[in-house]
Amino acid sequence: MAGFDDLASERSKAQFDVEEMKVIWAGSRHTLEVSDRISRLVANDPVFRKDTRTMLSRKDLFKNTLRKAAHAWKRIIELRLSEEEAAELRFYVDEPAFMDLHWGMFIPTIKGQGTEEQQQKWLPLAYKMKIIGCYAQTELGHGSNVQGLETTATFDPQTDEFIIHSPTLTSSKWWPGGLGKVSTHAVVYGRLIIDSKDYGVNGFIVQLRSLDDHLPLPGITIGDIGMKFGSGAYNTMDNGVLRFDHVRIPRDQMLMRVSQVTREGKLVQSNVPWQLVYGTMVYVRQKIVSDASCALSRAVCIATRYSAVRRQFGLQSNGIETQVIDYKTQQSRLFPLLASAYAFRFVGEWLKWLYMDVNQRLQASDFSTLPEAHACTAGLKSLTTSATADGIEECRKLCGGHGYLCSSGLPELFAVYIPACTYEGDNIVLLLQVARFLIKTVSQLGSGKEPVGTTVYMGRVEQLMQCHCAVQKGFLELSADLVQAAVAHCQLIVVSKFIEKLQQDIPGKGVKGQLEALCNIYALFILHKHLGDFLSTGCITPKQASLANAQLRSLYSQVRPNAIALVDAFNYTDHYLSSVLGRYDGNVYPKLYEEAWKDPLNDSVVPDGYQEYIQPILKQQLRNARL
Ligand SMILES: CCCCCCCC/C=C\CCCCCCCC(=O)SCCNC(=O)CCNC(=O)[C@H](O)C(C)(C)COP(=O)(O)OP(=O)(O)OC[C@H]1O[C@@H](n2cnc3c(N)ncnc32)[C@H](O)[C@@H]1OP(=O)(O)O
Ligand SMILES: Cc1cc2nc3c(=O)[nH]c(=O)nc-3n(C[C@H](O)[C@H](O)[C@H](O)COP(=O)(O)OP(=O)(O)OC[C@H]3O[C@@H](n4cnc5c(N)ncnc54)[C@H](O)[C@@H]3O)c2cc1C
Repeated sequence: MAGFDDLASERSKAQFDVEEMKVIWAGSRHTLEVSDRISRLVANDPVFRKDTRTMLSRKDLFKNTLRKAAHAWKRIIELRLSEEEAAELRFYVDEPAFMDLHWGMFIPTIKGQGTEEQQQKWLPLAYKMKIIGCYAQTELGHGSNVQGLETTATFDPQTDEFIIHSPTLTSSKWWPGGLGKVSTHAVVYGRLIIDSKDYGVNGFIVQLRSLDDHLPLPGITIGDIGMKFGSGAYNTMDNGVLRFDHVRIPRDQMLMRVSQVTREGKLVQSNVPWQLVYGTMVYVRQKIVSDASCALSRAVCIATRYSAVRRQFGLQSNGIETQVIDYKTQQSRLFPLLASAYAFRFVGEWLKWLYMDVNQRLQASDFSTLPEAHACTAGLKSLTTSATADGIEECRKLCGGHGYLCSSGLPELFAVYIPACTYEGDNIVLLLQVARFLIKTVSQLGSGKEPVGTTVYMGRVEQLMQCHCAVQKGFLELSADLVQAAVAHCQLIVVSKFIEKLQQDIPGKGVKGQLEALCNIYALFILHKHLGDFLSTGCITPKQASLANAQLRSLYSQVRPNAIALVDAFNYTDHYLSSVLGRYDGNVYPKLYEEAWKDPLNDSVVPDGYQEYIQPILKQQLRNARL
């Protein structure tokens, strides 16, 4: 049978120690052990099946998500899973749900923006899931422009409360995940108004639904915002709409780590920068970068395995056709994506470190690295999600027609992934933030301030000073070019972090060699993609450009025999991949054939509607009627 033999023989060709590569990919032996154990636990539990997801109606789909979430929580309690294991379990359940926002945004917001007292009050409730929370920032009228939010939180000194209100239609909260049908509480972002004075946007903990019967509390209107792109996919999430009609909350439910409102209605600023109100976004952007490598590697794993099973044209002497992975065009599309998956993995690891570092500094009242952390998380979130969304679509094309079937796993992966280019900050808006940070850094060069961290190279580039003068004349006018500069800066970070990774001690036969090849592919592919810019700015000569392309071709040949092993190193279960094309055993055709018959359309041989709509055509009744 084609698939079985093909993948087995591919695996025997690998020139490196796959088990050691699994450790590198996972980050450590410990994380590999945890993710391996938990992914199998999920795969073997029938409640977590997801093969019918794309065929369910919205209501059934959503109820099934609730069932899975409840089961996941039950297993977490029964097995006494650690926080790390519980997060892995939710990850491998692989279904966007209210839990993501509760654990991923609501809790981190209280941790990051609540005072000690507020944390002591709310976190135990949230950790035990006695309350379920979401992150309600975006409104119908404003998402990117956070300072433009219209929801108001007006202090009432008589009662020591805030009055939360939605003054206009456009001030309706719109999009928050988990809000539509599940959350009992939300962190709501609104304008703090004291004595008619507007003090800008702050976060407030607001109870939305009764803990007894789940009905919205008085003054609160709440619902789901409707179907989203694709079948299955992100429709498991209850993105919601929320309106307030003068809803009162106690004063101590304003998150007060950044600024406090006293009983007398005085605003007191603490010593932390006001931007910490945006802190959750920095945290989640960092998470999204790590997640990008998961989504991209998943698509690449499917496309690579299938490319070794699929054969077209070119009869060889033994009468077998050529594996499509042997075509140079296929390699030149697939291998840069494989390299990108590894590159994003390592830059994600670094970003996690950077985030931890900035947090430790914040505890010690050192706020100096916050702008860089903001620029890095914003820029890398933008770069990696855009490349991953495009990469998943490319993987679908790399799988030909079968890639378009839901059973390939790729359509749903694409549909579920693409909003990452928008949520947690539109990718262009975020790149403009990076551009602003770069311009600011350049403007300080003249004053003798040494650039540090990811901008250290700027001190070595003389032309930047002139570039600064040009930009001073019109940031907005030049913004399309500045976005390109921001991308280039972020690409430099990705490449540098890959190179730094290679400087670490990397055990295992041949592992380092493979990573070097992938790193070179990533860097040269980026150079190839932006060849025009590199040539027009005189950074490289035409001769160097053609050498780079030749080198790239030779690297593809180097990776070719290792391609299957390099995707095996992701250690994904068939359950997680949920793709007939990406099966570990390569048994593609019989399973595709089998899968087709499971479609509800095949429940009956003659379809519903035959008598009403097909038979009249065939019997020419319709035509006669019209003539
Ligand atoms: C939850 C999951 C967790 C697990 C994850 C697992 C993996 C993921 C998988 C699946 C989960 C998916 C779940 C989906 C979740 C989606 C959730 C949401 O979408 S929540 C909404 C997000 N909303 C935005 O992101 C708005 C974007 N807009 C903004 O961030 C800002 O408003 C921005 C940056 C555009 C502001 O622009 P300005 O120009 O108006 O600036 P000004 O607000 O006045 O700020 C000025 C100063 O503050 C700095 N600044 C801005 N943002 C900062 C920040 N975040 N940190 C530090 N400084 C910041 C700036 O650099 C600037 O500094 P200087 O004055 O130049 O020194
Ligand atoms: C699936 C999903 C889940 C979400 N979950 C949540 C959630 O849990 N909580 C929450 O609060 N929000 C959530 N959001 C909202 C999300 O964060 C916003 O949609 C996002 O921040 C983008 O804002 P916007 O929709 O206002 O886009 P807009 O800003 O209206 O973008 C429209 C276009 O305008 C461009 N643009 C905007 N401003 C500028 C500018 N200054 N310069 C140049 N171009 C500009 C953009 O590039 C884009 O092309 C979610 C969104 C999605 C899709």
